[in-house]
Amino acid sequence: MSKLFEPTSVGTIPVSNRIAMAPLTRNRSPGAVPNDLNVEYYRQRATAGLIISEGTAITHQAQGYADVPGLYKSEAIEGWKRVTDAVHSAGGKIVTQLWHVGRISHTSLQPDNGAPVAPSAVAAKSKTYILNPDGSGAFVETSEPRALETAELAGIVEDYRKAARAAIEGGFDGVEIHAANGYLLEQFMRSNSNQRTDQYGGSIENRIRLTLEVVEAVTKEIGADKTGIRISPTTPANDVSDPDPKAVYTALVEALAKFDLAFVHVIEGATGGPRDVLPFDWKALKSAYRDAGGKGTWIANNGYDRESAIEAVESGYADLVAFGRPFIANPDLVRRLKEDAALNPLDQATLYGGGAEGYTTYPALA
Ligand SMILES: C=C(C(=O)O)c1ccccc1
Repeated sequence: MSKLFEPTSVGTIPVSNRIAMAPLTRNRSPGAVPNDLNVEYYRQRATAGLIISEGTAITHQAQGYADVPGLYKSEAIEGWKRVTDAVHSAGGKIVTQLWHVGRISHTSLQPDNGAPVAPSAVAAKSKTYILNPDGSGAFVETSEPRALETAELAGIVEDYRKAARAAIEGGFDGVEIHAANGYLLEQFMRSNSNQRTDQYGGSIENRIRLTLEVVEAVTKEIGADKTGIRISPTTPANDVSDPDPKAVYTALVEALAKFDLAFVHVIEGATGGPRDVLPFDWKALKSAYRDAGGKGTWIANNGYDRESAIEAVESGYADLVAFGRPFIANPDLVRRLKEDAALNPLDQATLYGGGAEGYTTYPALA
């Protein structure tokens, strides 16, 4: 049996195999509170070595899409407790992804219908998912953001710390800091979205500063052994770009190395898209992390299939491989990969919003 199916540990989290379920936004938690349908969805997928939950808003300001869950209401923590209990009872392990969308939001989703916040008042050429008055969902242009004042940033870091504490109270085995896909932390790291002139803008050291302050606060609050991070060096998602991703992300992983993180989760290429969107040496990035003393589990993601996942793990490059969309359509993906069984086709129409259809209705193997 391939090493892909052997147990290991991610930080201090023991996992039964090297297959992670990538975070997947599904827009099925009205009021930002996890519900019974969410409990069933995650329970069905508990055979993943590690479930990384969908992005979970750390505050109301951090919310960028309709009906995504949060960690900022007590009823949400109660809802997550039912999710994590169900996953643990089924033998699984689950961490949650701490998410602040920054400018990828809409005034209708923001406190007091205000402008979304960002490193700079630079609008993203992107869309987000909101609810129409009749309750139907719609993808609309993201709203023009306002630049965060320097004095506000300590409060944002505190929001991540509080959310990490809430995640542990909600029964999660740990957290993944969302520093990928063109959301707040990546907006600070990329030079096309960050045009600040304070200590959080300009140099690479300044642009990765907020991410490192969040990592520091979260690891101090819940322990580095329960803390991971997701990064996406070459993704064009949500209109982020940078002329030198190698320099930015080498500096980032070398700085992350000193935190003894549980894991580093890397989206290789365009999120859910072509791996070769930009030339990038993924093995060199991991080597830079390890050479700087980084011991965290290396989770590789984006476009892997059974064969390439086995190769990535057996070659020693990846410690785990994360699958996204295959887990949507295949609650028993691990078994199907083990048995090299056919995968269910994905229904694009039910990815975002709605109810059980295309969420908990995908069949497992008999
Ligand atoms: C949290 C997301 C990400 O990380 O890309 C997301 C959000 C909306 C739709 C798909 C994905």
